[in-house]
Amino acid sequence: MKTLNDFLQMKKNGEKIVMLTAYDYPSGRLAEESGIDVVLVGDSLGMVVLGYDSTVPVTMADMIHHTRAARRGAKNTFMLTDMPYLTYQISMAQAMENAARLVQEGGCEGVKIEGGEEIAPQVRALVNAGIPVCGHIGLTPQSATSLSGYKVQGRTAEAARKLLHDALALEAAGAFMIVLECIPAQVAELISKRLSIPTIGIGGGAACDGQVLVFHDTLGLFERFVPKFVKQFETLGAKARDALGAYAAEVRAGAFPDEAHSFSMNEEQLKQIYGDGRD
Ligand SMILES: Nc1nc(=O)c2c([nH]1)NC[C@@H]1CN(c3ccc(C(=O)N[C@@H](CCC(=O)O)C(=O)O)cc3)CN21
Ligand SMILES: CC(C)C(=O)C(=O)O
Ligand SMILES: [Mg+2]
Repeated sequence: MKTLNDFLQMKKNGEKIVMLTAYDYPSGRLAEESGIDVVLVGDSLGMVVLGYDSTVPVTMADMIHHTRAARRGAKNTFMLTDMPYLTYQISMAQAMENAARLVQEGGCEGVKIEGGEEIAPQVRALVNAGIPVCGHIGLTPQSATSLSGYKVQGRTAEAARKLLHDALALEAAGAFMIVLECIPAQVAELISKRLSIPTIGIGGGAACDGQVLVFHDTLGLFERFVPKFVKQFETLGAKARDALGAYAAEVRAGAFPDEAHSFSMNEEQLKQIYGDGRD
């Protein structure tokens, strides 16, 4: 398992950090077997696994449940879990209690929280308590309503300066990594150069110190919408539909199950059931 020091060192060496979301045993296992550096149990699970229209309905219970499942599949990969909507803003005590539950009951190494300077006190408190914290700025889906939707952020000089200011505040508060979501590549590059801690882009261009994508997006398993920053490395949704269609057709045609997928008993035993006459 990689350590916080490894991530710092990777940035210094120009070695990219690969993060992928995972939400359960099979996705956690596939991520670990593929050599992913960091597994993120993202609150995107609300949309790609639970079918909600946003990440707002996701609860602490959901995040703990899915972190435990992903952990069983990825025992040796550094794991971060998203703190869900409004579970860290209300008070320092609330942030501490909830982060502790994710680490202790979920079994992750650290937590990710959305926001800039305004949540720096929470970041500092968690880090002081020994919980590694990853920041997340730019498009912060938990506040999509306030941002008027899932839109690119930091396109004006003023907004870009604010992003840099927030990133520096999170670094100063002790964050070990920051996700930059949906911001111009030039802004992500500037931020990445000004920070000592690694930046992880999702719609942040190639100059970030690492990248993150949603598991279901990389494999083409989420088909409701495809953001511009997503590259589908496979089209498993289409392949799954074909396979399940073939299953249904074979059952209906009586072609499945065949002998190779059935069990039998010997003639001797069979006679004792039917007696003489078999109909
Ligand atoms: N499947 C999935 N992938 C994600 O990356 C993701 C989720 N779900 N759910 C939680 C958030 C929501 N995210 C999103 C969702 C939509 C866009 C999107 O459609 N963006 C427009 C940008 C429009 C603009 O301002 O120009 C796009 O065309 O990419 C972006 C991020 C990222 N996260
Ligand atoms: C897209 C990543 C960064 C995330 O926050 C999530 O999966 O919830
Ligand atoms: Mg998230």
